[in-house]
Amino acid sequence: MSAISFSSVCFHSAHNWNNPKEFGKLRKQQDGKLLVKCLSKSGNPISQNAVRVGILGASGYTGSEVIRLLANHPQFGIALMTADRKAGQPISSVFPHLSTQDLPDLIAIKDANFSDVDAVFCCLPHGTTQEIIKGLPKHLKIVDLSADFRLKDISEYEEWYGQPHRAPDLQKEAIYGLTEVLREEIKNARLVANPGCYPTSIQLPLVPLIKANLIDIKNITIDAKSGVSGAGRSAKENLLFTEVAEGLSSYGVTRHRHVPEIEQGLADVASSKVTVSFTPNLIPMRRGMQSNIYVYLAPGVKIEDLHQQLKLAYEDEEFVAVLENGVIPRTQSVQGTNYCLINVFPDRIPGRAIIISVIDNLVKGASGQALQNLNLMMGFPENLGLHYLPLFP
Ligand SMILES: NC(=O)C1=CN([C@@H]2O[C@H](COP(=O)(O)OP(=O)(O)OC[C@H]3O[C@@H](n4cnc5c(N)ncnc54)[C@H](OP(=O)(O)O)[C@@H]3O)[C@@H](O)[C@H]2O)C=CC1
Ligand SMILES: CC(=O)N[C@@H](CCC(=O)OP(=O)(O)O)C(=O)O
Repeated sequence: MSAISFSSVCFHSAHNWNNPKEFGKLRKQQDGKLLVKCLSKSGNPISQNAVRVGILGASGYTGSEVIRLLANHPQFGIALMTADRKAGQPISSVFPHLSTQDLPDLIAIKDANFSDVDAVFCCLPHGTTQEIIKGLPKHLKIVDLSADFRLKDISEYEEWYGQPHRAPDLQKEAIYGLTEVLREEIKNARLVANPGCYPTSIQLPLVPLIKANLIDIKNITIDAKSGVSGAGRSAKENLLFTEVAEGLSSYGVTRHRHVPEIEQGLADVASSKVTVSFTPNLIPMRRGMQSNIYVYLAPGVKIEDLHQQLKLAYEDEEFVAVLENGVIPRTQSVQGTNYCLINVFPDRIPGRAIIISVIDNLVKGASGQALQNLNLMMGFPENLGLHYLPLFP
């Protein structure tokens, strides 16, 4: 786990320069990718010094996104990957775009040996995750991407998720993983409940404004749009191309399960109850999310105060940017990246403002923020492995 110079170690290790496979490895070493491989004793692609990471649910969208991000991570190596129906398959048959990577085959969780694993990303459906995490060895650091440990009040979990909480003791230990807001708590956590994608895009702009008492906390309306990958990879009729293409559909109207998560996070900073009206919409794109948030200004507050407060709150943050006055955040600008772009606009109606926030649901809304959190939990700089710019245009 120490920060050794990979290139110097690598070029001191023995290589057969005439073997095309070895040469291939060396060529790839130029970008750092396979340097870990030449450090290994056994042919396992993980350096002795790497943090050994497991990905539970590696055959899903967020799991495969963790794999993509870890390809550029200098300290984490992938030790095991699990799947359910796809257990037993190589990752290349599930995700051909990953066939260039040297990765372990997918196995069932029951067959996984965690004794030499340091940390796991848990990329499993909510509902099943509590039981699975309950059964994991206690030495593991865990970042759970599901919703299973996000709500502190387990009766609220039961109300919104329709089933009793199955690991109430673990719930007490879980830290909510909105990195920019709870960084210090996350550093010392063993179990982090990574936020949902909508709650991330909504809380990042609202937390600083509520903290500074700049908006009315009883009058917040959110209209949000998500790309289809937000719903996961398993087949569902409403997610067929013919159902999703060339249209927009609202869902979960008045009762989406992210409402209590958003209200919980905002109430924590307001120190009183906050209510939001939230409507999510599915739009025909693969990834990306935009939240348009309509707020009333507190008495005496001007629109410039909101912009200034957001700028101030995020001036030292790498992954949250407040755009210049008048510039509209676009989902294209964050695709494939861990960034959240925010801006605030005066409404035509006096006393009101419109906030626009964009993220990539699979990165800042899931696997990117999860990696940011695991970096912190393992004592590394939180931006390791997260230096991706968007593809543009
Ligand atoms: N997609 C997104 O944008 C976001 C997702 N999340 C949350 O992250 C989690 C993962 O989401 P996502 O990757 O989209 O989901 P997917 O449906 O794409 O992937 C789910 C993964 O879990 C495995 N799995 C399913 N059921 C079981 C089970 N009973 N036991 C063990 N493994 C199982 C699947 O294996 P197999 O393929 O073999 O069936 C697959 O690897 C979810 O809780 C989701 O709500 C959070 C934020 C954003
Ligand atoms: C488009 C779509 O269906 N999106 C998902 C949210 C994805 C996310 O953040 O979810 P979790 O809370 O499950 O982790 C939904 O609305 O349920």
